[in-house]
Amino acid sequence: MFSRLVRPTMVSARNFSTSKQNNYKVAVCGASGGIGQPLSLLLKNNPLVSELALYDIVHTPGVAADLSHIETASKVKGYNGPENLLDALRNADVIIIPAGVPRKPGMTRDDLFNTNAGIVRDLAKAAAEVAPNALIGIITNPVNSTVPIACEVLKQAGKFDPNRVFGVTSLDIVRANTFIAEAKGLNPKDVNIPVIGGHSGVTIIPLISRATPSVSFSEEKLKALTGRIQEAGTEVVKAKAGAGSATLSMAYAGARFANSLLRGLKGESNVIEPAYVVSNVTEAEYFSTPLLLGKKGLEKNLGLGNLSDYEQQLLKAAIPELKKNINAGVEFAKK
Ligand SMILES: NC(=O)c1ccc[n+]([C@@H]2O[C@H](COP(=O)([O-])OP(=O)(O)OC[C@H]3O[C@@H](n4cnc5c(N)ncnc54)[C@H](O)[C@@H]3O)[C@@H](O)[C@H]2O)c1
Ligand SMILES: O=C(O)C[C@H](O)C(=O)O
Repeated sequence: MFSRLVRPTMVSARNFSTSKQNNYKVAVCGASGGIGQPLSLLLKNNPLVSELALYDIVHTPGVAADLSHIETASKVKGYNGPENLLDALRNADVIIIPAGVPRKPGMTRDDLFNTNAGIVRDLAKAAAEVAPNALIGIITNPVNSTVPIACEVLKQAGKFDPNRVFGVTSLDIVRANTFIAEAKGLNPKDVNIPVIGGHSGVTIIPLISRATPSVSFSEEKLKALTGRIQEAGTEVVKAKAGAGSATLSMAYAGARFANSLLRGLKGESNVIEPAYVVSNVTEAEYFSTPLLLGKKGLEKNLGLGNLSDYEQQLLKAAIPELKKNINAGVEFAKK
């Protein structure tokens, strides 16, 4: 039976702990962007982070100067432009990547491939060179393809460890928890909905049958909620009307994910977080399921667990799309 997701404990605003175990360097690539800035703010407030390296091709001196005035112990440094990329990533324990363009209304995540594939490839190359032991969390879309790209690049460099590369799907869980809590009048903090698969449309598979606490819906409502979770990114893209996609909720979800990686590194037990990783639980070479995290990253894949008939159908629909997305990433990395 697979366990509930463990929520990261909220970090207190002032925590000056500097014990050895809390000394982690976290690098954010794309740190000046819509996600990068609030994500970096949340990381500046995380007592497990001792060094925060902010990399982008623009504006990092300003973002770093601003964040550096916050009264937490971590040191913040901005690294601007490709000539400073290696220094930004050198010996990082965790690298979080939200670099790249977001969607505008009418676009799919795959429409971002041409621009974002090369960005992730170059960042992964740099990570292979100067931070081969880092845990890498990829936010850049299309996640279903950018994670395979990063993995292929690391393989080419002889630095690949499948337990260290993660596609960040936490926002899908955050949304599912919120929407189901709303529908049942619950406090979202008490709700856990596993979401598996990938991170786009039909590849997002909410497992409402395994909700904690257990909930039930009519077939019609279940389909509507599932559809809303699958298309929640598009809901935000439409509402922002050309000004980008989810940034603040993604920063929250990215900070939650980074915190789980750090808690695992620190040796905390029972840290469980879903992510899109190299996987053999389905026919797709990459798949998101709840993972047990530890000192070396992914310690144990907790697998699919039991699916309802409806969720089996969702899985069936997801696999061909996932395979296509994965193949696109692998082929790109070969060029
Ligand atoms: N995984 C998810 O759940 C999820 C959620 C929301 C958004 N996203 C994705 O995250 C990405 C970023 O979204 P955003 O809203 O922050 O976009 P944004 O345009 O606001 O910010 C992107 C940042 O990346 C920087 N950048 C561009 N090329 C770079 C490079 N080569 N190296 C380093 N930095 C570079 C830009 O300068 C910019 O500051 C998009 O691809 C978006 O689709 C993913
Ligand atoms: O929808 C997008 O393009 C951004 C992100 O993947 C999201 O789910 O919000």
